[in-house]
Amino acid sequence: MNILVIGTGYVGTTTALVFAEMGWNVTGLDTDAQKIQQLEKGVLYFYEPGLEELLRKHLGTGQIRFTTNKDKAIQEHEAIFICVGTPSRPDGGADMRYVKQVAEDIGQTMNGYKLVITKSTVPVGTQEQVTGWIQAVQKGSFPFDVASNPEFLREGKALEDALNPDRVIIGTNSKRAENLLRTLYRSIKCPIVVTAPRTAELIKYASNAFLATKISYMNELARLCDQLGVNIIEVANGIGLDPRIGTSFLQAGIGYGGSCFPKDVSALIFAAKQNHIELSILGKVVNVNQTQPLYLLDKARERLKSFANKKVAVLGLAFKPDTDDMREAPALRIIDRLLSEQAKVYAYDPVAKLPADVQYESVASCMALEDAVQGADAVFLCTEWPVFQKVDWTKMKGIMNRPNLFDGRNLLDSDEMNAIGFFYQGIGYE
Ligand SMILES: NC(=O)C1=CN([C@@H]2O[C@H](COP(=O)(O)OP(=O)(O)OC[C@H]3O[C@@H](n4cnc5c(N)ncnc54)[C@H](O)[C@@H]3O)[C@@H](O)[C@H]2O)C=CC1
Ligand SMILES: O=C(O)[C@H]1O[C@H](OP(=O)(O)OP(=O)(O)OC[C@H]2O[C@@H](n3ccc(=O)[nH]c3=O)[C@H](O)[C@@H]2O)[C@H](O)[C@@H](O)[C@@H]1O
Repeated sequence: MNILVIGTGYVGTTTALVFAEMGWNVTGLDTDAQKIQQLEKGVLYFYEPGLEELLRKHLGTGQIRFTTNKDKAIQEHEAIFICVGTPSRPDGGADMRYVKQVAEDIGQTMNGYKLVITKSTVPVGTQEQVTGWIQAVQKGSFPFDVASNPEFLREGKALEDALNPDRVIIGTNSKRAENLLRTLYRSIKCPIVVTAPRTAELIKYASNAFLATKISYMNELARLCDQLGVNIIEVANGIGLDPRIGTSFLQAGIGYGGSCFPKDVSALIFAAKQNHIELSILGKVVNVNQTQPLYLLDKARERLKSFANKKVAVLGLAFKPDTDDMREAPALRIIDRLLSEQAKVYAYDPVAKLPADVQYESVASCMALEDAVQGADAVFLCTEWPVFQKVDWTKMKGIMNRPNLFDGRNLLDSDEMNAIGFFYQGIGYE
């Protein structure tokens, strides 16, 4: 069975490469000719550890190829994964225009049986919608199935997650589709859950919203820890040892960002509202997350009195380490507020770049961490890049104007930083 992956972004490129690694012949299709040209040359246009090596390997083996020719691609492949974006609409719902476009492309062009698999994160009911969109434009009566197969990979660990998933969720009522998907995933060792399409679609949103809830819970608790003089990291360790709670996603900080948690939580709240249900807990999760970067700024303002004309170094821009993805990065909320309060902002990230927006024109983007820190009145650490732990902080203190360190990811050791002579403030941790 030949596999076509439509949309060669983070998920599409990873999906294509993982299936190539499993021995399938895969084609990646995108409307963005520039992306396709780069991928064809073996160049990954985004930062994701390990992916470029695999891309080059499978361009070499001939198991992967890329194209912008959608008609030919759709006709030549039986299994078609939809991996296009589903961004937020202004009302909070998921923007389904790209998925609809792909469904119509498939419907208009198909020339035989197609298994259409939605990997994009899509609202409950999308499997039925995609079926309808295909049927509405079909030129012949070719059979097809639409299945839901949500993706759970994390950026920065995309390959590891996609090659070793915790589970594969298959949402279908068709035995033919189930059998084909079981065949496609035959070399993956993990539980395969076959369920109704609507259930599969909700499992994806429920997972992301649950993880976001864990984070906001810890972030709110961290604010109490600051008042009580209790260390949130130790609290997280203590509760995480209970397997019912688990150790992961208990890290307090300046909040979650990225292309998924904010949009998926908001899409789930929107879908609930459409169904006259209020997901009130998730409303609070969003509220805590939106105020969390400001919480660290408030702490810093207490210390500095005012940000006006202060030199502030922002270390770490990406929404998390090991990615250059700046979508909904909490560092941007911090920078926006610092700029509005007339601070002089110097930014450094090992790989990520500030968006080329007019609002960031006054920010100095530094090539070296020292350049950002030199003469600073405060450092804000916004992404927990491991390399920041290896920095010679004694040296950094020496080159700063005032040794104020606001650690938005609780990355550094507070005792060590205090011993060096920093004023150190984390989140629920000092
Ligand atoms: N980024 C992530 O870590 C994860 C994302 N997801 C979900 O996967 C989906 C895709 O996410 P990303 O890969 O981050 O998006 P992305 O924005 O990086 O990539 C989407 C790609 O689709 C292409 N595209 C749009 N319309 C097209 C069309 N009609 N035909 C062909 N290509 C088209 C775009 O040019 C782009 O390259 C979203 O629904 C997202 O929520 C799920 C799990 C993880
Ligand atoms: O649907 C998606 O796109 C993906 O969304 C997340 O993956 P991702 O956004 O790549 O990154 P995470 O590692 O989940 O981190 C998200 C945000 O939460 C923050 N976070 C994470 C963990 C934690 O304990 N505390 C915390 O603040 C991170 O800094 C980051 O800003 C999910 O973890 C994936 O399972 C899912 O497939």
